[in-house]
Amino acid sequence: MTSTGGEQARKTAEGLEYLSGFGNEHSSEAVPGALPHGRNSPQRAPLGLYAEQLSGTAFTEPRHSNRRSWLYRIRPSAAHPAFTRIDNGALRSAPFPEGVTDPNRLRWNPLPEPATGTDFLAGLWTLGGNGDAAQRSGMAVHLYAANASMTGRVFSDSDGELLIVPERGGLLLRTEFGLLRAEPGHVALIPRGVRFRVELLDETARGYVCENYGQPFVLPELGPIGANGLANARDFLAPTAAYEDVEGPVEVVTKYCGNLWSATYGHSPLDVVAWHGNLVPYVYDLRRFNVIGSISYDHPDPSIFTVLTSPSDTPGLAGVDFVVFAPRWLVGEDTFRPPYFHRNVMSEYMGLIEGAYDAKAEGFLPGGGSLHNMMSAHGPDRDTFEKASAAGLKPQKLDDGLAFMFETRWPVTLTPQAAQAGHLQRGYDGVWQGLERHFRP
Ligand SMILES: O=C(O)Cc1cc(O)ccc1O
Ligand SMILES: [Fe+2]
Repeated sequence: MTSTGGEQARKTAEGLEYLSGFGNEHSSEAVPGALPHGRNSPQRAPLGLYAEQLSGTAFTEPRHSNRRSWLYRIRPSAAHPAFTRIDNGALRSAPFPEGVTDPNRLRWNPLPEPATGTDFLAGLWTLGGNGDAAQRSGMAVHLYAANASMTGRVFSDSDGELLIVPERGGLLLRTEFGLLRAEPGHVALIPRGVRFRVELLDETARGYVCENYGQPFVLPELGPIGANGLANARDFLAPTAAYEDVEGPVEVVTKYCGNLWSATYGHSPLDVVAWHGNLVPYVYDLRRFNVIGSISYDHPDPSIFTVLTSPSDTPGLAGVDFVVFAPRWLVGEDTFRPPYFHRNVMSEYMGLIEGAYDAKAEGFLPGGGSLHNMMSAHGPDRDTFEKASAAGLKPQKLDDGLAFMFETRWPVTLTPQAAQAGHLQRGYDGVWQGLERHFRP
């Protein structure tokens, strides 16, 4: 296997080989000689392969944001039978005609255990979202709970890229570009339209998915931070080419403008022998995040914790940001150190990968989530407020939790299943009860 990327291909302890670098022009071939040289589309592609381009941005988008890859495969993707509609299960898409856009602060416990034999695709459950999948704007928040590997079928999402955030159980993602391994604490990204199969590395798997209908995620600008910091580009790992040469029925399910469609191919579409380009799936270990914070006073806005951002047409305004609250030191002097009380024009969905979150003493559980929609007043719960207002301000290491946020430009409309869920916590408002007046003029 030969591959080139921003750095030498890296082999992991599990034997997977990765290419490092965010947005790089990578190339990889599973069989030597499978990649054409000097051109993308020779008269006859090497080794009898078919050449095919996958475009993630319009042909004409600026170079810095243009994303496409060339795939060299056993059969062209075009050779497939008709798709027909199948049941959407618990998967929903924006806009949500039956949805509820709720001004209340809301919090959910983890998803209930799924029925035996539930794979990643069947285990997807939509909480809500915004925008419009067919307009390529907005996002959806999904959770998943699975206890079986996908067998005999692959999935692709034509509606957006999928940022997968495992909370419990490792995932092996077999994609058209090769294999990725995502454990709790990692995130994996599958670009729009890329076919993949999810195999479980443990008995069960649970986590979160941000489906980004909008512009592909990029690294945020660093501004005065300088040339390094936050998520470093070299820590984003793309797969090396690996293909399945499988003849026989394989179900290909695609999510298309909000609905699931299925076609049974006579071969595996994970048949890409070589590829090159800058539109690739990738994994990133959140523990590699270089956390920047205040070393004087005050609690900075959480935008300093942005891992990835999906820009909108308005500079500085994200369709959705993916933000991580990673272990870090708190040293602020004369400072209320946990997240402050606030109301935000952006809408905040938060999840917890492990441990606890510093604004919530209790009730925000790994695998659970909270939604603080546009302008809803939130912040530290009563216990957190009282403790942090009285705490000695020695340097303090926050190292018992990994939380994240999908912060999005529009309110998140809930699906009826989320608004009525048995695992929706009743009485979440109570965490802010008893914040008594202390005003003494
Ligand atoms: O609401 C939250 O917990 C997320 C959040 C964290 C923070 O450090 C500052 C603002 C904010 O919205
Ligand atoms: Fe907030």
